[in-house]
Amino acid sequence: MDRRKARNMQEEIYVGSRNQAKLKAVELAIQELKQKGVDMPTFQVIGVDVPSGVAAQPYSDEETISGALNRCLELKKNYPASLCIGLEGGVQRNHEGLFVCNWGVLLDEHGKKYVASGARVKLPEEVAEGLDNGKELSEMMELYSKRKDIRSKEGAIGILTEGLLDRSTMFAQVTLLLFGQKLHAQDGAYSVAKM
Ligand SMILES: O=P(O)(O)OP(=O)(O)OP(=O)(O)OC[C@H]1O[C@@H](n2cnc3c(O)ncnc32)[C@H](O)[C@@H]1O
Ligand SMILES: [Mg+2]
Repeated sequence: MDRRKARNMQEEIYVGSRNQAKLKAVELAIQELKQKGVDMPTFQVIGVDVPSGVAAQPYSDEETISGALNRCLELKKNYPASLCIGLEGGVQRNHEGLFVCNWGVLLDEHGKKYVASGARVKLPEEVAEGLDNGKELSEMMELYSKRKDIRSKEGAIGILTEGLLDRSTMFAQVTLLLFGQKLHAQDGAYSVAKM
């Protein structure tokens, strides 16, 4: 691709979800890339419902990564020449307790794979107990916060940080990590004007 012409092009970027927090995240990341002077096409973000192929509530980093990757692979079946992003939320236990974890996978136009994770925060004991008893994080967080549909809004991370870092901002950071690695790989697709 002629680098000088990248910004004049229009391309689709497919996201394997119709969750508004995830779609907003990709939009936010694209805005930030533009602000940082990355010469790239004007992207239209398109959300498509695809199966994650893992449990509704992934319970480890591995399972959460697989969910993000499976979403991408499903998208690639229909849009092989486009950028495809899968974002997946889950939980992972460590010696401090049960933490919310989030992973993203980008399969680019050449099929090259990039993987990144998001910020983590410890879940309150009562929420962790519910998950251990088979409940979903979104369900437990709604009970905990007495708010509705937080998975499409601020997310668990937003509730637990009083909105200082919400689900869209966290997934936008994940998306920046994905694009940043693509830039670092210097595959010639985009260039950074100033840094
Ligand atoms: O429509 P999709 O894309 O599936 O969006 P989702 O909100 O269900 O999100 P995930 O499938 O990626 O997350 C897997 C599960 O983890 C939970 N989850 C993960 N992160 C969350 C968050 O920040 N807030 C609330 N629930 C979260 C939620 O219960 C999901 O069923
Ligand atoms: Mg889901």
